[in-house]
Amino acid sequence: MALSKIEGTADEAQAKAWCEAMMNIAYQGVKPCRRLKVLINPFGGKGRAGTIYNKIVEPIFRAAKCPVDATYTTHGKHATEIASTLDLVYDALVVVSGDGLVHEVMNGFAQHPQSARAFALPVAHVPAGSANATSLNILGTKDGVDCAAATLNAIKGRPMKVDLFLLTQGGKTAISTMTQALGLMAECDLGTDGWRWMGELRFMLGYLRGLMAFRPCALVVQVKVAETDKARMLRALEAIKGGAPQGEGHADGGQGHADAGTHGEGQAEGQGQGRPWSPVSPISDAGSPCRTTAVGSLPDLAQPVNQMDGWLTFDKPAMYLYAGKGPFVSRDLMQFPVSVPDDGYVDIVVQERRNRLEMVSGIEGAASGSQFWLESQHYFKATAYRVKCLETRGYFSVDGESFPFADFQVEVLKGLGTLLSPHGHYADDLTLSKYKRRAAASKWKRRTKS
Ligand SMILES: Nc1ncnc2c1ncn2[C@@H]1O[C@H](COP(=O)(O)OP(=O)(O)OP(=O)(O)O)[C@@H](O)[C@H]1O
Repeated sequence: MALSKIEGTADEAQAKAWCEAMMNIAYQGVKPCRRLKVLINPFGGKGRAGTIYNKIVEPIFRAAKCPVDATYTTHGKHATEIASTLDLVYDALVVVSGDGLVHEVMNGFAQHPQSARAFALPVAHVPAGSANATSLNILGTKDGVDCAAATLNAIKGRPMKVDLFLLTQGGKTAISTMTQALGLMAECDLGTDGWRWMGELRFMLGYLRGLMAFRPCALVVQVKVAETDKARMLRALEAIKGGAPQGEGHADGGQGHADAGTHGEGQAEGQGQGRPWSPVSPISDAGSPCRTTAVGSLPDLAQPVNQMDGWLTFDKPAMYLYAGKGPFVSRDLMQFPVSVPDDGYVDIVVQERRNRLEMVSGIEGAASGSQFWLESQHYFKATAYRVKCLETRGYFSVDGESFPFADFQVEVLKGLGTLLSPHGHYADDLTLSKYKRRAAASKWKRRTKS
């Protein structure tokens, strides 16, 4: 980071006023010198999080005079343990890791005795894992892999509300922060864990390996659907981005939210204590990844949903199901190009099983979201969905973490999470590649007409 020295003559009052003006320009209403809790996962990605922290992140925090309390995670789920008992005195929690630690932190918040206050604590992600989708979505594909840019976001970003997902499986619940995947896409993540040393390349190699095998993903998906028309989804996204950016019309109003002091100050009235959902007794199965104490509003999984009640059933042969939020799941794949941080919907993609050629040709343009327009790629916006697995073995990935391969359901917890963001919306989406989008949209219309 370059430091500049400016020389001149001024009296003390003028110098003080000048310094204040400079700080206002630099921080634009954000509170300087945030007090930060930092979690570093030395195991994530290529195992470089410690080096990244020491060489890039910590010196920037020091220069910005941020008081930092840093902890290196020593085992899986350590971040959940820390977040579940965190003293809520910090202005933000920073994770130097992959997406797995963001997932663990949010699950820790769900178990916190003051979980609503914990969820209002803004989280910032410094990319030191494999996919780093959280950072890509917040900062874009260029800055999203730049640890210095991500560190500056921790110092100066504004709180942005994001939807989280409540996953119910086998009577247990967990928070998902990003994605749920079954079939090919789960296999190219969880099935390549031993290739961590490759970084994000492992996902592409896993995808190609999966295409060779071309295993079907036998499932029935039921969706509480809000939108199925792709062109309308895109128009809705454009309307949101064309209007007031979320950051401006947001709870923080661009000022006064967590930045005004500790994170608790900006939260909704009456949510300062306790949980934002009805509490149940803690589930004590320590071996299960589903251990939060939340319950949702959906009927029990065993209970059939009413077909007349806005639920849609998809049971065609599929290659994969990918559901979640945030345009990018890795730099190579913009899987949810029309997703919005806090619209209250989960974006669901079911890739119908066609032929290998179609799947291979879809790779080109996957990074700019053009797969969205594939006729074989069914895209739903929904408030909830449930999946019945028709096989007994397979991969089920939740935010890149391995979960039991069994029936599950997901519902949206609107705006429950808080991330720091410089933009107030996802940095990149389909609206940014307009030319490609128009070409693909007209192709899609021609296809669906014929
Ligand atoms: N000290 C540790 N030793 C072993 N595992 C750890 C340790 N600290 C955290 N973990 C585990 O590391 C796993 C991977 O973490 P992380 O998400 O940060 O990296 P990644 O999977 O490479 O990146 P991404 O999720 O972006 O693909 C998590 O399941 C977490 O529980």
